[in-house]
Amino acid sequence: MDNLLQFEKVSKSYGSRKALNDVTFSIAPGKIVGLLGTNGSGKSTLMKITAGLLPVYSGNVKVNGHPLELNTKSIVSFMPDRPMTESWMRVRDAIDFYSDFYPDFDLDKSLQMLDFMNLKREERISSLSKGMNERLQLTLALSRNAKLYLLDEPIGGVDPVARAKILDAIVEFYSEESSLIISTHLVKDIERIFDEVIFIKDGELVLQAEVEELRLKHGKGVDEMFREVYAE
Ligand SMILES: Nc1ncnc2c1ncn2[C@@H]1O[C@H](COP(=O)(O)OP(=O)(O)OP(=O)(O)O)[C@@H](O)[C@H]1O
Repeated sequence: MDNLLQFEKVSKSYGSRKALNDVTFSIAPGKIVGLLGTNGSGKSTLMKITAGLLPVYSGNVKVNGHPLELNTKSIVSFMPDRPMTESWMRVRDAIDFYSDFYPDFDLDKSLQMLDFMNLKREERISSLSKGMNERLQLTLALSRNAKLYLLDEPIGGVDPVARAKILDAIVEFYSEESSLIISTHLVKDIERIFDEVIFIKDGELVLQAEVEELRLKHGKGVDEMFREVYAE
């Protein structure tokens, strides 16, 4: 089966600062992948390239077997690390906006998710806490019937109890033929849902492995491996 995402020798610089350097990896369908790295390691850059938001880079990126330029945006659903909604909106406006904008938006699923997340349709987005806002962004991203979901730091702003709830929502609401890439440095809280992990450090890919393989081959959990790779 074709890979859902393929990076081949991808590099990206912002001026003289290199954010990604010769990154090569691929992701098969049906995987939840942790994209792990410390601050500034290049996680968001990798996601933005995949989402088609950073058109200038070198190397090749294919989504579902097609070059990124061929309108692959329609099969990629991106939850950025900063909200894409406007502050004047109420929750229901954000849902309507996504529903109008994306033909693959599943309204029923979004209403179920709002319920699960304890979000009220009438609530103003400007009055949501950071954690509630993350719940809304996640609801919007996962309610699309996409093939590849990119969640950039989905649990950064929430307390540990809410984190567990959000992870449960991710597992419950994502469809198993698609793949999901989740960037985070909160490895311990989230590693239980990963099938695979990709470690990126200073813009370079240092490890891609199945979580099971880490345990069997190296006798290590993801968090332990993360601490070793990123020890300063
Ligand atoms: N718009 C930009 N202009 C200039 N430099 C940038 C820009 N965006 C990112 N960078 C730089 O590129 C590098 C990678 O940044 P990126 O945001 O991809 O990392 P990250 O792993 O997502 O970090 P974090 O976990 O802090 O969000 C960093 O050195 C960052 O300062």
